[in-house]
Amino acid sequence: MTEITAPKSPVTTAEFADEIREQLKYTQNVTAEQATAADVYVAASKAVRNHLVDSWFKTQSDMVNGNTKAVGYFSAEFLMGKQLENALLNAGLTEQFDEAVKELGFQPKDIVDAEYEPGLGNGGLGRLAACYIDSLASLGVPAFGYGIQYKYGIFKQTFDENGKQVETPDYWLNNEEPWGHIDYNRDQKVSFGGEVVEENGKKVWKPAWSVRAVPVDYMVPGYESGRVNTLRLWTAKSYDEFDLLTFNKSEYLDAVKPQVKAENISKILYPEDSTKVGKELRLEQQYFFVSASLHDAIRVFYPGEAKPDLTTFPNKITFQLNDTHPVIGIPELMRILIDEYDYDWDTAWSITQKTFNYTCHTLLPEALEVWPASLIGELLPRHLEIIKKINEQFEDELKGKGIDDATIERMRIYTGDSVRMAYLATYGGSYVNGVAALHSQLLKDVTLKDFSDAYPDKFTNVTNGVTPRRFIKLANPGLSDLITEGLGTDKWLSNLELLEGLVPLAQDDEFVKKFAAVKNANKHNFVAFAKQHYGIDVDENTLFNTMVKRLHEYKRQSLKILAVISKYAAIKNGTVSADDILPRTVFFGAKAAPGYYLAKMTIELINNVSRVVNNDPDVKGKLAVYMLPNYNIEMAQNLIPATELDEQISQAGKEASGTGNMKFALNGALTVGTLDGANVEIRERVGAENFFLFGMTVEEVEKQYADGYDPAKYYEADPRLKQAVNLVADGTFSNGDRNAYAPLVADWLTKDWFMTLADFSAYADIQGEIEQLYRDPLEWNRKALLNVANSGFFSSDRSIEDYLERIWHTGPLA
Ligand SMILES: [N-]=[N+]=N[C@]1([C@H](N)O)O[C@H](CO)[C@@H](O)[C@H](O)[C@H]1O
Repeated sequence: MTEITAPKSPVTTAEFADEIREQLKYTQNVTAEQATAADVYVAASKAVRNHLVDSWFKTQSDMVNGNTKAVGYFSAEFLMGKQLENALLNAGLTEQFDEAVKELGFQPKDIVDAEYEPGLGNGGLGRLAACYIDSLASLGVPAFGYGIQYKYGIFKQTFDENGKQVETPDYWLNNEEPWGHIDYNRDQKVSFGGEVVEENGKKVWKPAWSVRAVPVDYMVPGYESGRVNTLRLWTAKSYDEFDLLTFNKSEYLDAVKPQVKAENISKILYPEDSTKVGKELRLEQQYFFVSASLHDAIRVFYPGEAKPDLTTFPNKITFQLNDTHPVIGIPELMRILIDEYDYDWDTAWSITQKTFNYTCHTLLPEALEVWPASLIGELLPRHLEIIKKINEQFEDELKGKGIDDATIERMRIYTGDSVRMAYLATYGGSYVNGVAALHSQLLKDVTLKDFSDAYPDKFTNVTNGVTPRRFIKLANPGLSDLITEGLGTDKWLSNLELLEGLVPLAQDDEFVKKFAAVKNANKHNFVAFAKQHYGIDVDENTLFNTMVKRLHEYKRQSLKILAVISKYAAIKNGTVSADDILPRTVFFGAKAAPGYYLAKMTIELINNVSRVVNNDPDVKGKLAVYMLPNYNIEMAQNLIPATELDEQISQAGKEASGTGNMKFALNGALTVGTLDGANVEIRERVGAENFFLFGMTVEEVEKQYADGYDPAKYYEADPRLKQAVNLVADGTFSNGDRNAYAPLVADWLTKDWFMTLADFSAYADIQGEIEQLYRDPLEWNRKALLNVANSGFFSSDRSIEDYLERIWHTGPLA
């Protein structure tokens, strides 16, 4: 007898259908007969929300009135994905919804598809924040997600006729957005600029201008916990948005200048991933949401108190800084405590250090934010003063520890002309963690070595995770049902390590065949999805091989496309016999930051290789390549369950963790990858025999750098590589234009900083091993099932439990 513990609301289908009709009537003002799918989507969303309000209120009051320390997750990005299906699952209303909308004359899929996916993030960091607030609510831990409601999220990506990326604004708020509740009565004032003056011996900041931070609240329902947390995203508004006097002088544009200046702050998400943005508006965004959120937290936890005892603040809530983007929060809390609540420096510092913790998400020096002191001084003059004083205190502390001047010089937070935010976060908080075991070790051994030597107890690791609710249950219902059948319970959805119970079933050929059938059904579904969304005809009788992630040189999409070109050439000139060709379809999905020249050229190359290969009758049915436009959460939820082979081929020591790798393993794809980021832990847990490993280790990479890396040597050494690079250079993929990719080829042969050429031979060699196994579907699927069975560790619930134990020292509400 299979145990089903999934939440199921007592509401009947008929009652839920009536609730939708009521919403259609009173909020959409249409009859059920007139209603469109978009109307029913909004009505159903509001009906679900209404079922969550009581738990939301209860969670808030238990949080404020109880003794359970809450968690505040500060993040400039929350890549939430579509909300309706997730809310239905956690509210236990999925079946009622499916039946109710059919009763209203619609297909559930059409209503779900009517939702516009919010894209308030760039990639892994933003999606991790979304998975983490889902797990916090599902574990019953009181928490706030704090961020920005950008009017425009990550750009929409299309390709022009030459395969170049074209970016267009993301108008996600153009239609009614039923999930966010805008709360004008709980706004906060955020100020900028001006000067600092002495008044009665006290420092007083006289800002030059202010904006109104208005919260837009999103419910974050937990799975099975009965708890509903809050995601509070701030939108910027102007206090005096319209200058009537100027308007009356027919200076219409000037009349709205104040409004534009203010609203600009939450206008758009900066589209850079793993690269710092040095723009003033970016710093304004960071200070805007952090200042509003800290004042909001004091309002929430000390309701109505004019002079609250803020020495208890760190017991009320602990804040996680999601990368360096919210680190200005450290001098901001100091300013609030000293200037607004008259605490002395030492008390303020003690409170601040206990309140914050910092997660570093990168190893790339260019991604660590360093703000010009002049910019902070101009925009936030009081904060620069406080940062200088924090740095003085810090240097004194280091001297007290007997640390030498040269080291202190290297560790300076304030260097005279710049402020190093990662150093401020490390000194200003209680804990620092990396996002995978290898990453956290490299932080201690390299990136933050001086700090780890001085403050070893601050450094810890919390390996990333993903929520199984969205990335297995919603994305892969076929696999979910099979897992529940195999385990005899659906409890794995809130305790993912129960997947280990599938290990014995990997030796049961019948069960493995059922697993294979699920994968084939998902491939069939994706063929239909691809036809509907991209107009392409994918051959489902091929190996589905996927590489989806942001376009960045360290992730090495270049290695993948060179291997594809090599394969194409081998088929074309008969180097590989027809029988030896294993039909493969390669799917790419990747957005490049608009200003990232070589990344955009790589996208153009991939699109043109796709054009040539897919229109070449000599390779039809043997090799196909697609760059699917506008990679987003929806595409991930459809492509990951259909994928058989996932690419995690970054240069060792560059990908902090990766989280796509976890989603693919949990959905029964095998991984070809390097010993980088969380790949290391995935391989350890699924078994080396169930993972295709290739390439240099971190140590071998470091040796290459030390010895002086010459990419041309590898170009000359491997004829497969030489041929592939030459085909890129000779115009084969650019209608004969030999200059089209010249900058890319030149970079490969003269610089190749992330050593694509050095790892090419190993990568090309392992393809044979992959194809040999794929010719034995039972063995392939047995290994794929063992990936699922042994990947329960990569649940974001486990990550949150690690944060609770190692960093936050709190837990679920009673
Ligand atoms: N920024 N940032 N960092 C990243 C990703 N690009 O968003 O954070 C992700 C979440 O921690 C990591 O998985 C990934 O390796 C890392 O590069």
